[in-house]
Amino acid sequence: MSVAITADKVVKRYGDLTIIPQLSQNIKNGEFFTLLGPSGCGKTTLLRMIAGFNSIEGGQIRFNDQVINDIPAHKRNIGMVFQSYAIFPHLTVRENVEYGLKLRNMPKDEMKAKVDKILDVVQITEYQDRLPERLSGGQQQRVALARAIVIHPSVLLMDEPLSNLDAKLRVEMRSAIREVQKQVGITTVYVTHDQEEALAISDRIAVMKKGVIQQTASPHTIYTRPYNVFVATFIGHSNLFKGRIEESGGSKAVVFADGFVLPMNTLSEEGKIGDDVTIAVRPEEFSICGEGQGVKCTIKTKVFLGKYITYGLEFPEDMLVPDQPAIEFSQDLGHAERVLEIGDTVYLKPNAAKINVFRADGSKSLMEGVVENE
Ligand SMILES: Nc1ncnc2c1ncn2[C@@H]1O[C@H](COP(=O)(O)OP(=O)(O)OP(=O)(O)O)[C@@H](O)[C@H]1O
Repeated sequence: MSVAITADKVVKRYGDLTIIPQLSQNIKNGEFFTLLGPSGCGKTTLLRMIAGFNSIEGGQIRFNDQVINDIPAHKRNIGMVFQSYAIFPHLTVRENVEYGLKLRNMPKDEMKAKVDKILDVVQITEYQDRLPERLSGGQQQRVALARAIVIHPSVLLMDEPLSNLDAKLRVEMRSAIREVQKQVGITTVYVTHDQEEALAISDRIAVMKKGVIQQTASPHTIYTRPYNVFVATFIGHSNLFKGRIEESGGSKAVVFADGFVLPMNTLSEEGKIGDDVTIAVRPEEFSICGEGQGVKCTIKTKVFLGKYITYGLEFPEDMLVPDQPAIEFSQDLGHAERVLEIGDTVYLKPNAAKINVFRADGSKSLMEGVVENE
């Protein structure tokens, strides 16, 4: 039976090195939960602690109400899928999937029924008598998935399972994984550094940096209401501007450095008039406007991406938060009235309803209702 997972003030150290200082997170029963973050941030380490392959130096991990810190990996009833398929090359697809059930001495009839069902769920029935060497990468990963879930684990743990596949197959397989997970209804913890994959597949995402969870929320919230500037820039692109909260017409507004004002009625109590802030604008949230209605900038680069064109912009330097990649504006070709050229001067206006405002140091959102862990 599937379980809820609780990490309660969990600590991971290797000798003097602290990898996870103190991490608390709940994962709901049946949820598809993704750990996302840059290389080395501790995603795999946390997953391996849940699996029982890594020791825990402080705090507790619980499955429902049971503390599992000292329960060995093989007694945690976990299914795992890794980047390498880890299937037996000398066994057929069917024998690979049967393997875990044979170890449990399951009666033949029951085993046949279970394997038939799982092969069907992951759509590899027609390959059941083949050896793995005659399967594509995606098919091999389906075998690994079938083998992991046929034992009815309490938790399914997946560590970058798609990173060996080519781009098109990755997209196909992530839908397949999501479908299977929904059908089986098993609590799943998924590790990836691919933000698009995380957005596409998850119920909730935890964005990690240096062993610390920066925000836990639905993919939509993570993208539209990031908790801090790290999340805003790690998930998709965000352009960062210096700004200040001011009063305009009796309510709060944010002002770009050159005096351009955006009315804002969605700032939290914490944002006070006069405060310096950081403003984040997604490339797709600018629109072209008339002179004096937006910020004047020059098109420096242009990249055609099919549905979108992405331009690199030159803005007045004093408006920008330092040390950020190029300022971008992307135009949806389905809606663009006019395509711009390198050297053009345009006036751009951010969509006030879609921008995000942070403390000046970027550490916390000043938007109403944005929480660290939802
Ligand atoms: N056995 C170990 N001894 C010492 N340090 C380790 C050990 N295993 C991992 N680390 C360190 O712990 C940190 C987190 O590693 P981890 O593999 O969890 O990162 P990750 O977020 O999964 O990264 P990636 O996406 O590159 O796999 C890294 O700095 C790594 O060097």
